[in-house]
Amino acid sequence: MIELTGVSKSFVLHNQGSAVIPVMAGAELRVAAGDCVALTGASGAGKSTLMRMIYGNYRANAGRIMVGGTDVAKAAPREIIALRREVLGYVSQFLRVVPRVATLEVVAEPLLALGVPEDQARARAAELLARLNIPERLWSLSPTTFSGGEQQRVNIARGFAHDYPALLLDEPTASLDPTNRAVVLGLIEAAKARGAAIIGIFHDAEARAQVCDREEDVSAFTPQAAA
Ligand SMILES: Nc1ncnc2c1ncn2[C@@H]1O[C@H](COP(=O)(O)OP(=O)(O)OP(=O)(O)O)[C@@H](O)[C@H]1O
Repeated sequence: MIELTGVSKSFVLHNQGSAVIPVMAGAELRVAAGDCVALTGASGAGKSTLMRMIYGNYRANAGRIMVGGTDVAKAAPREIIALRREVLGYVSQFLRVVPRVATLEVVAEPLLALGVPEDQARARAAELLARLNIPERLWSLSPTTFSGGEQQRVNIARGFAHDYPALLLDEPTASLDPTNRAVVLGLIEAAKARGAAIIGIFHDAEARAQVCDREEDVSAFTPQAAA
């Protein structure tokens, strides 16, 4: 489902004399449907960079990044937008939303974008918010003023609203209490059971051990190590 071959990335710091910083060379990764792979490696090893390249936020300098039938490394912006709508979900660490949009709408939005009827989309959003213990009195409010953990749960509800065939999870349990952490791990397990291919960054080692089938240490792809 997700397959990376020979992926390299350098950053060019235009505001610092165009210094070139190579951060990744020859990255290889394969994640089958139903598998969860954890990206590991020390801080600065390139976990987030790799995830951002798969999501199409950073452009790879070389290599192939196949997600379903799309090569993200070469795809046009329009193809990446379609991929994100239909195939590839992403739960980032922090919620970024348009101000003044109600929480229920924020969570239902990925389904509405796919053409799911409004009542069905809202019912699914309500089910996820309830499961993630977001009190119903908050559903009509914008999540911008919510606590860190509440925002993270809204973000997770939104990321799991549609049954994406592939999912990227950046620290999905970072600011959660044990009860909600268990709910999120349950959602991840259910996504795997229905055949989602998942890549995650989990600093929570126990969570990683519970839901991930294997670990991929991205330090193996730092340019020095590859040389
Ligand atoms: N936009 C950018 N411009 C320049 N350098 C960047 C950029 N994004 C990441 N880097 C560099 O790439 C390297 C890898 O960073 P990245 O955030 O991917 O590491 P990480 O493994 O996710 O670290 P952490 O566990 O601390 O989040 C770092 O040296 C970082 O400074």
